[in-house]
Amino acid sequence: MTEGQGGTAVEVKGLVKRFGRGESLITAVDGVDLDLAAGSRTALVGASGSGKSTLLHLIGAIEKADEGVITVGGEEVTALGRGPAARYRQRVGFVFQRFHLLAALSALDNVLAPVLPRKVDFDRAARAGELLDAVGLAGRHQALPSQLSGGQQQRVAIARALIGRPALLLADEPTGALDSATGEGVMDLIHELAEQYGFTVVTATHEHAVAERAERIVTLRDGKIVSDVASEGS
Ligand SMILES: Nc1ncnc2c1ncn2[C@@H]1O[C@H](COP(=O)(O)OP(=O)(O)OP(=O)(O)O)[C@@H](O)[C@H]1O
Repeated sequence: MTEGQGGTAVEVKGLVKRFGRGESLITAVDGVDLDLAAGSRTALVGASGSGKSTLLHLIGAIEKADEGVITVGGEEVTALGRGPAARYRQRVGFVFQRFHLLAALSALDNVLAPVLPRKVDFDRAARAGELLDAVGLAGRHQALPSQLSGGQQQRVAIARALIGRPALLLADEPTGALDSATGEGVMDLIHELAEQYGFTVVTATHEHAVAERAERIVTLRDGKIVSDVASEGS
């Protein structure tokens, strides 16, 4: 199998996340159970405020759950303290709606940035170059973000998310800032890379055509799973 060992399984049991207190208490994730197979490609859909981003943040250990257990590749993410959670996050790839590239750095240096302070067992520059080629940016390694289109900037962000060889990629509205054709191309690219490099993908999206590109579509409403189906495209 490829470098992400074919991706990692994700198990979510009884997950609850609340924000605020008293009258302003919101249960953003309300008793979610979800099992994702290693190497699977899942879309999370649902209206604005249904809890998609919060669920991704909990799986990625960006937020801490109030109740429930998340296990990723056999590791209990919900039990991790600050240091281990930070190390876990380094092993997860994140892609966001906004690309969050550093404006003063070239595409190549943006991709390299996450691993520069870290000890890694691969040639950083060679891998960054290979990833930029893999996302279709051969020949644009030295371009600044301002010299790239939105779709190209998101491709740089995808390469950056993959530099640490994640077994899990969490994408939060990765196509939200792109026109539909470009966005669908970006989603196809993420899934092609998942196959090539071997990682599990979970994507929050409100775009039907983007969700259909996953194998499985999980719908949230008010923090609860209300539907879980194979996509028609799969
Ligand atoms: N940091 C926070 N503080 C307070 N409330 C929050 C916070 N983050 C999320 N929420 C609330 O939790 C609920 C779920 O939000 P979440 O962002 O997960 O939904 P979403 O489905 O991703 O929405 P969207 O599609 O608009 O991004 C919403 O009611 C939101 O207002």
